[in-house]
Amino acid sequence: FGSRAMNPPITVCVEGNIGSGKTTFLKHFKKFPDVCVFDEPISKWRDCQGYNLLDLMYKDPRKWSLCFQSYVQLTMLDLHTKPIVEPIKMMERSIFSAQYCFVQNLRNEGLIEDAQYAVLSEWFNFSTANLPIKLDLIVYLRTDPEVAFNRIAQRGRSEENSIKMEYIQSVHKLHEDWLVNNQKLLPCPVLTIDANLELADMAPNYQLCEEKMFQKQKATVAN
Ligand SMILES: Cc1cc2cn([C@H]3C[C@H](O)[C@@H](CO)O3)c(=O)nc2[nH]1
Repeated sequence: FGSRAMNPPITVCVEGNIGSGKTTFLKHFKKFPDVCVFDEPISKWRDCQGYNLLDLMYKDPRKWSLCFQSYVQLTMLDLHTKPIVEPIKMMERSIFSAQYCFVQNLRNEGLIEDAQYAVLSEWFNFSTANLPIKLDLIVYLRTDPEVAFNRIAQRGRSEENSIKMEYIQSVHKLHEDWLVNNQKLLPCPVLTIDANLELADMAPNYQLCEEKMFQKQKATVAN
C-alpha cells in the first residue's frame, strides 16, 4: 500500500476570485494517481432537490444569500470530511473562503442581516472546532480584478451574467486581506501564484505547486 491509506491525507485548497482559473488549474492535477481532486460542488448548488440556489442567489441576493451560503457550507464540509485513499486531497475553495470571503462580503454589502451572519459564523466556528478539517497548504491563484472579470465574461456562466466589477473587486480585496495581509486566521501556509498569466504560461506555476505539495506529503509520511 506504500503511502496510500496509511496516513491521513494532506489537504491542499486552491483559493481565488471568481474567474481566477481554479477549475483549469485543478484539472492539471487530476492526472496524478496520488491526488484526489474535488472540484467546487457547483452542480449541487445548481440543483438542491431541484432548486438552482446559485441562480436564486444572484437574482435576489438579499432574499437567498443565507439559504445559498448555508448550503455551500454543508457541501464544503462534506468534501472536507470525506475520507479518501489517496495521500493528497485537493479541493477547490474551502469553508474558510466561504466564511472569510463570500459570507463576509455579503455582510459588508448588507445583503445578509447581522443576525444571519451570526448564525453562519456559529456554524463555521463549531465546524472548524469540532470536525476533522485540517488544511496543509493553500494555493492562492492571485489575479487582478480586471483579469478575473474578463474571464467570467468569456466563460459565460448564465447565473453570473449579472456580476458587476465592483463585486469582483470586493471579493478580490477580501482574498487579499485574508491570504496576503493575514487579517484573518491562516489555517496553513499559503503559496501565492500569479494567475494573471495565460494558460500557456502557467507550466512553471504547476511545477511550483507540484513540488510544494509532494514535498509536504513526503514530510507527513516521514513523521
Ligand atoms: C466557498 C464558497 C464558494 C462560493 C462560490 N460562490 C459563487 C461564486 C461563483 O459565481 C460561483 C462558483 O464559484 O458561486 C459564492 O457566492 N459563495 C461561495 N462560497
